Amino acid sequence: MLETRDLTMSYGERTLWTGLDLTLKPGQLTALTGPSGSGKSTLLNCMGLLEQPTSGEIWFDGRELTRMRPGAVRRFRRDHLGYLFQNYALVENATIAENIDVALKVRGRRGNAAMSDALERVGLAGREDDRVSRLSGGEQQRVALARLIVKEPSLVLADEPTGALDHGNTEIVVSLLRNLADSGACVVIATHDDWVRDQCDETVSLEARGTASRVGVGAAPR
Ligand SMILES: Nc1ncnc2c1ncn2[C@@H]1O[C@H](COP(=O)(O)OP(=O)(O)OP(=O)(O)O)[C@@H](O)[C@H]1O
Repeated sequence: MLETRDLTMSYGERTLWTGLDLTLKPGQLTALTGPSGSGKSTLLNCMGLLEQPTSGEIWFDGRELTRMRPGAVRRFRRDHLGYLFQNYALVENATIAENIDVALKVRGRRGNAAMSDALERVGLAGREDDRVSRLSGGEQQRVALARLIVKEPSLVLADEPTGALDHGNTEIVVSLLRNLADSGACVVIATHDDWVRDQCDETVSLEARGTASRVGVGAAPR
């Protein structure tokens, strides 16, 4: 479970959000919405320990992330965190296998079985030796998801993961994120896409005035 307690973020005079008290449960997809510039990416970056909030606390599974020392931060990110970006964040001149191997090594896992299983789950079975630079956007995002599947993160932070995709690929990505949640991960998706939002169990909406509202449990057809 991820909790934020009285979380505030300001850059100089400008407050992005203030007094955020959120509880995000494992097994759930949470949509993070709000106008451009409302601080969705910044909130994900705080949850992922890439940025420090101005004040307040972030807790994950009984540990206060905001108080961790640098070594513990590195271990938390290595062992528990999965990030998914709009631009896929893959090594483009490497193969699919080489990209996924990074996550396998991090988990201390070896073997082709985990990799081929993950590739099968994302619909890229047998494509290990394909170069990432030759793949379509949807295929690249599925490689990024295969990398998450082998990493088995307990916290998945997705920043506009479908922003560059057509609807078919958007559906595939959301369904794979749903699978990660079903395996027990806490999944947060920053999105401008109403369809993606409606697939989530809950929506947290950041307002331009620096507050957040929970828009309740979404329709979430499964
Ligand atoms: N390091 C920084 N220093 C100063 N201002 C920053 C910094 N990082 C982000 N900002 C500002 O904070 C605001 C929120 O940015 P953020 O990217 O989190 O918004 P967002 O809701 O994700 O936007 P979008 O929907 O357009 O991606 C923006 O106005 C941005 O310019």
